[in-house]
Amino acid sequence: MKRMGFLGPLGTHSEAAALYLREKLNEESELVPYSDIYSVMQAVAVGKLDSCLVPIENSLEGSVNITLDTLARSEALVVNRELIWGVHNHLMAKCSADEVKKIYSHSQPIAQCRDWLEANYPQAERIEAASTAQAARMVAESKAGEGAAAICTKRAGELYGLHVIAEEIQDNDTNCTRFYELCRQPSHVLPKGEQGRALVICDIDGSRAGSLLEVLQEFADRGINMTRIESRPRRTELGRYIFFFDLEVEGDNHDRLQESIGAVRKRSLWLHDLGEFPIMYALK
Ligand SMILES: O=C(O)C(=O)C[C@]1(C(=O)O)C=C[C@@H](O)C=C1
Repeated sequence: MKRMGFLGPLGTHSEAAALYLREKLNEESELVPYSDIYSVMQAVAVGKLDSCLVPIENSLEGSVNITLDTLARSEALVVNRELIWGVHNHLMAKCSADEVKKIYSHSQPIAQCRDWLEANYPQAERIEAASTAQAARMVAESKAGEGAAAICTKRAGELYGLHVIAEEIQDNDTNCTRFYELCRQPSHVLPKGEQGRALVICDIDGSRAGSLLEVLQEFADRGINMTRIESRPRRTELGRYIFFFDLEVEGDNHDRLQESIGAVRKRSLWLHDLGEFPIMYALK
């Protein structure tokens, strides 16, 4: 049976998204929890897992840096699918609403609920955990009188014996996170004409005026729509960056897209082509 990893423990947003994907694709895979995103991606890269589902970007808080940085350094990984997942955060605890003094969660949901927290619990200490389900576990294990609560999924609260203090506390109804299903070999080819996305990561010589413009021009000249550009430190010295380009796959642009990637490769010190992949939406 195929094995797909995700950021655990049970009850995370990542697990919910992985359960959805497994059901939607009607696949018989085993879902395997990992304690951090780096390890789950490495496990795929070295062949311990067939795939993993990891968050890449949230609509309110932006990039998940560990995913970007690990992708840039793992030549073995490609994107098999993208899943855009509606993220619903709830405040859950063992104590009552007026006893809450400490709020545990993953850094992303703490940021996704920033306005709500400021309006409702401005004095509460915010404590970061490795995931929302890990936060729920920590709250379950906290002592009575500590006033601990977690921002997490309903399932995490139920699994670890917490009750709901407030529902749907994200700062925006359209809160959603893009996940990548990563693997070593894509399980399918995006059929011609189907809409999707492509991802390339490259290192360009930024010391020369206009070098980024020249790269962007390769996409523009061939009518390739770039839907996102992101830079991350190259991790060698201050002021050196690598670039991530999300590119639209649509209609008949496959050949033009491949041509533009080839042209950008020539202008780059290195370029990783992470493939063309379909996008699935689950925005309930
Ligand atoms: O902590 C979790 O529940 C996760 O699955 C991680 C994570 C993230 O890293 O962004 C995934 C999706 C949501 O944006 C919130 C948290």
